[in-house]
Amino acid sequence: MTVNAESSTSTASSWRDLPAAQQPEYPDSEALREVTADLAGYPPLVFAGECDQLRDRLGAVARGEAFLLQGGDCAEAFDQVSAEHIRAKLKTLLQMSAVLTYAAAVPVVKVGRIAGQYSKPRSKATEVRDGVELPSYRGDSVNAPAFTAEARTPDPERLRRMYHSSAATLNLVRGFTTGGYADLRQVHAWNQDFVRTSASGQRYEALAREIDRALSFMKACGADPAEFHSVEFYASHEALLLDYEAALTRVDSRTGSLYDVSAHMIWIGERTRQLDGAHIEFASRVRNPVGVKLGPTTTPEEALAYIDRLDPDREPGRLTFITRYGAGKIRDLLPELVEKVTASGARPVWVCDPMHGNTFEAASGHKTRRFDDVLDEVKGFFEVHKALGTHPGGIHVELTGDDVTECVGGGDEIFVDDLHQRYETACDPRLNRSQSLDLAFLVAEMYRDQ
Ligand SMILES: O=C[C@H](O)[C@H](O)COP(=O)(O)O
Ligand SMILES: C=C(OP(=O)(O)O)C(=O)O
Repeated sequence: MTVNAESSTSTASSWRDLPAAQQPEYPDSEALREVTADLAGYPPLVFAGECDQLRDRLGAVARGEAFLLQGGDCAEAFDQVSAEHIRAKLKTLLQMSAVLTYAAAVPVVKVGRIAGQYSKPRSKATEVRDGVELPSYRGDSVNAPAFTAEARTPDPERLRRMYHSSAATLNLVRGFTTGGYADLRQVHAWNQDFVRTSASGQRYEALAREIDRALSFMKACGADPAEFHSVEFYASHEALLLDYEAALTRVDSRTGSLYDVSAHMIWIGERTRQLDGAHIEFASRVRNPVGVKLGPTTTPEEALAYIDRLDPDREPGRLTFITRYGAGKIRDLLPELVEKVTASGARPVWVCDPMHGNTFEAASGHKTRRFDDVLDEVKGFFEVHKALGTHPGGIHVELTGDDVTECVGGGDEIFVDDLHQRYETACDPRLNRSQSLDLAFLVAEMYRDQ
């Protein structure tokens, strides 16, 4: 702690005086106090300097010099913290990034929805089955999915598991990204299990051969920079559970500023972005790069108010607006927002989340999304930015490296009748690996055409 510690501590807890939406109702507040006191003493999961570095990288995105790829699970689950699952997700993001970097010739800032994405806001506080009403499942950090009173009761001990699961995941991600696995010469290896079974895998393989040739050429010319041998990869999640995020908020000894050291980047969700609420207040107090999800009801005035609250110094890279309008609305609603924000002189990073505005329930009862709607929203996003001369800064997607059947469509088409085969998400439907690669190729084309 520094000399500023006392005032920083009160700054860090200013959110406590405000209404906080979507918080679990813990039956035992003393147990919550004990867990958060312990968490406050645990080592940070990320270093504040890394958050600054990501802010710089996002600054390049805001200036139109780079593209953000942010993706990962809708909800991570404790029982999926395994080398296999983490590697599959990372591999998918690395492949998407290789496609975007090579095919669109743009530096890609890679940020996972990973190592902390354990909490979910819900539309309804309770769920009713056969006349029985229980609290909704809110992610593994809060309760368990099984439909029993015991499983659905919020348990603060789960926050401790969230911390340890995040630490284990981040540790392996750091190992993979700096220890050789993410070396660009591995572009084929990431695809090995995939190339024979999927059209997108084959398309990727052709691109990987071109990358190989380019690498050999550069090496022959004497260029073999360190950037080819490891990647910068950052972790992000929705800052939903403020007791957890506050316990992981520390004063940076270098600068005296507060950082939420649970992740490099945090975002505030569509359901918790009230301007007079606790989440925006919390985000305004930390120096991490922050995102705000903006749905179709967002007014330009609200967007300008977020800028004043979260980015008063107009620092490129500090604030990311993640729009999630739905394919049917983006072309009508986004232009006015971007126009007014741009006219104000602010330069947030503009990112498209083409998932959350395009969810519907199939006749089978599965929540799903059509790949074509996802694609159409991204297209609309590019069209709007092209028309206004602003930078389409990136995409934010829910995806997995596993061959799940949760979203319909894509090159290796999933039909509505296939959904039951591998529907494994803990909450919302994710793109599988093939659909994710399809999306990367199509986004690269859109970016090039821009
Ligand atoms: O991921 C986003 C939300 O948590 C999710 O869409 C909420 O889902 P629900 O409408 O089923 O509660
Ligand atoms: C809940 C999420 O999204 P939104 O806040 O946009 O609904 C999410 O990204 O997990």
